Amino acid sequence: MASTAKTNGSSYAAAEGSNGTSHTIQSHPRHAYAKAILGKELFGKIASSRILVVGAGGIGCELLKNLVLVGFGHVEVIDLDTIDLSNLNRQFLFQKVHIGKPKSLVAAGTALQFNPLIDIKPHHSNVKDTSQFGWEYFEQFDVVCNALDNLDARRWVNKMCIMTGVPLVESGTTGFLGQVQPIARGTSECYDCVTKPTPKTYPVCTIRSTPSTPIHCIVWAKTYLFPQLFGAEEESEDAELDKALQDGENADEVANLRREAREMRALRDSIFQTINTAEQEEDDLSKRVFNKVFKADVERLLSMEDMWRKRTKPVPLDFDAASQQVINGDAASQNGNGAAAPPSLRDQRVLSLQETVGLFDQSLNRLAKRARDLDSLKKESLSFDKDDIDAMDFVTATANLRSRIYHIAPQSRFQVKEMAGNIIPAIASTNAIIAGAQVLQTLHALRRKWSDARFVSLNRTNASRLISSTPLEKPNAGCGVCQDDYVRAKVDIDRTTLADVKEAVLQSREEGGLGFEVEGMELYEGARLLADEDFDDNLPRTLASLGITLGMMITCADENGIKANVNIYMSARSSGDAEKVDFGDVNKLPVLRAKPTLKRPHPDSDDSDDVVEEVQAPEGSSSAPKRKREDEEASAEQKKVHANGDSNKRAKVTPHTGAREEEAIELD
Ligand SMILES: Nc1ncnc2c1ncn2[C@@H]1O[C@H](COP(=O)(O)OP(=O)(O)OP(=O)(O)O)[C@@H](O)[C@H]1O
Ligand SMILES: [Zn+2]
Repeated sequence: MASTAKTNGSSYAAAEGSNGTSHTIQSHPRHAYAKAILGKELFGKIASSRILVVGAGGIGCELLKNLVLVGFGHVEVIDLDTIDLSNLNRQFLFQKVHIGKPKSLVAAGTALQFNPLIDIKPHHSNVKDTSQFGWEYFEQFDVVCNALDNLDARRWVNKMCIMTGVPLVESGTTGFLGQVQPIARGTSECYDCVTKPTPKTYPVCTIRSTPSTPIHCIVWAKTYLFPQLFGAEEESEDAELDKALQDGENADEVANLRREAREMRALRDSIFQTINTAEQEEDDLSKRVFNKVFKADVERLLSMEDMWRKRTKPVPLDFDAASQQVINGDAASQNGNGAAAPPSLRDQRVLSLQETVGLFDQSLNRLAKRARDLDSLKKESLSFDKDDIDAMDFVTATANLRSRIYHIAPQSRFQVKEMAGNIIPAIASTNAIIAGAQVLQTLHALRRKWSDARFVSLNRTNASRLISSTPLEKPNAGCGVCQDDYVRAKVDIDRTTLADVKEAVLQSREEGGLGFEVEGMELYEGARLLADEDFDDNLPRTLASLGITLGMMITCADENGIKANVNIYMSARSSGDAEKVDFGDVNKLPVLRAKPTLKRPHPDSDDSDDVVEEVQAPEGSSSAPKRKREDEEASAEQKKVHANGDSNKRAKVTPHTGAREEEAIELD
């Protein structure tokens, strides 16, 4: 390997062929076949192209390997994660010695060994970090390839690509299924044009009071008990219980759950108290938590007799009894079929009750210590992660204890991990096929040959046709991402005021403005209203004082729904610049569009609080639906961002960051 740059962001590059002679990608004999197959012109494009790969996991490793072997000259790869043992069965750029190291750096280093002629630059970071990966960063690429595993990051990259006009080749696999979707702004559907399936949810009372399957107990352990004991303080469940009441769930049960939650908060507080080791030994935290959660709470539920008329009653457990006694001959370790299992398959056998209590005791104390340490260092609190051994031990133990109480078959740690992590086994060959198809689509994207580009799907469960491909669909006129317009403005967030922005937006193109000529203009940051015709309190304030930083966007919406939304991306302006808001060469700004007549929720919106309304627009127009200003009169005050800096930003809705936590069974 000719270069061994090791720091984040530095290039791994080599200009020397493996035989020591100087070669370029174009001239090196190793690329003779690729050149012959692809043709001189396309191969030349490939060699000089700049490709961004987001994600260096299952698909990402395959993709990087393919890209460097084909001869893509400049590749950057972003991944926020480090290598885990469980990645090694399919992420072939990694070996055991790499465990714990950043995926991006190792992937880049290994890929370079396959082709030392290319230039490959790794970033061990989150792609959502706009200070590194903003508009200017994205626009330097010819094509972006996604190899991600979550909706949130996929939607983020989609938006960055739509904003900057850089083609995106999206990909995903789940078990034997996979797909590749080329995305070209204005020509094809974007990732957000089609609403993605929402994750499976369970009624609160099933999870909290009347579980009947292992998954109910696992969801309870992972999403309720774990965050209640170790999570961030604000993770309050009041809102969830309010919603359960609204959804018509049993009022007595909900009141009971509220009482339990108060007690749980007291327990949680005691975990976070700083205590010395001697006190810790005295304090029987495990027993206190156990007897509240598995005894007192269950006894209280039992007292609600109506609940158990048609259900088998749960049987409370007692810490001392469960940890010391062999209940019903339960001490024997068993695998799922009841036969003794070899000790090496620890994860695959169902633990006895005694063992489960032991696992509960150890994992609880380990997590309590970690939670306390994080708290004292003012660091982020614990959150469930299937690859965190303590968290998985805790969820396995508590889910199985609950299962025993409710006469549900306990599960092995392996099975719990599968369910808790929403894991559909990742299959190396599926990733390989999809990464191959992704490179082919990248070639079309590179040439901007959208008529040749295809949406590719792989379905290995259907034997008649494994791979099918269809021409790209047209953009959805109701999409709230690709039907908006995007412009970049250079501002000084500490000096530029909201009034400056408003003025520049309204100003004509001849005067250097955006020319967003509308009668009633609304300015938003995400779903937060910053100003409209009746509300101008924020106009004199600087962008910084309104909480707007570089990399964020201000959305200009037309109150009358004639024009499509325009999102203004905040970019840094040098201090010497005269303009307060500089749109650059206004002749290069997009022609602002009109709105569509469609009724469709903004994909970023939370159904409960971000509403859309039907808007009439001139024929042939297309744009995103307008965000409705709730009840204009009644909530006008609430919507305003007050001078003291408080904002009423509606919870969970941050359309321009795409930052909405979702839990779903997602594509790999
Ligand atoms: N916001 C993000 N920024 C950068 N990289 C991301 C982001 N979100 C996800 N990734 C990366 O995308 C990759 C997806 O790969 P993959 O689906 O194989 O997941 P994995 O974490 O390696 O495997 P598994 O989830 O099965 O353990 C991961 O390496 C992950 O770190
Ligand atoms: Zn779209």
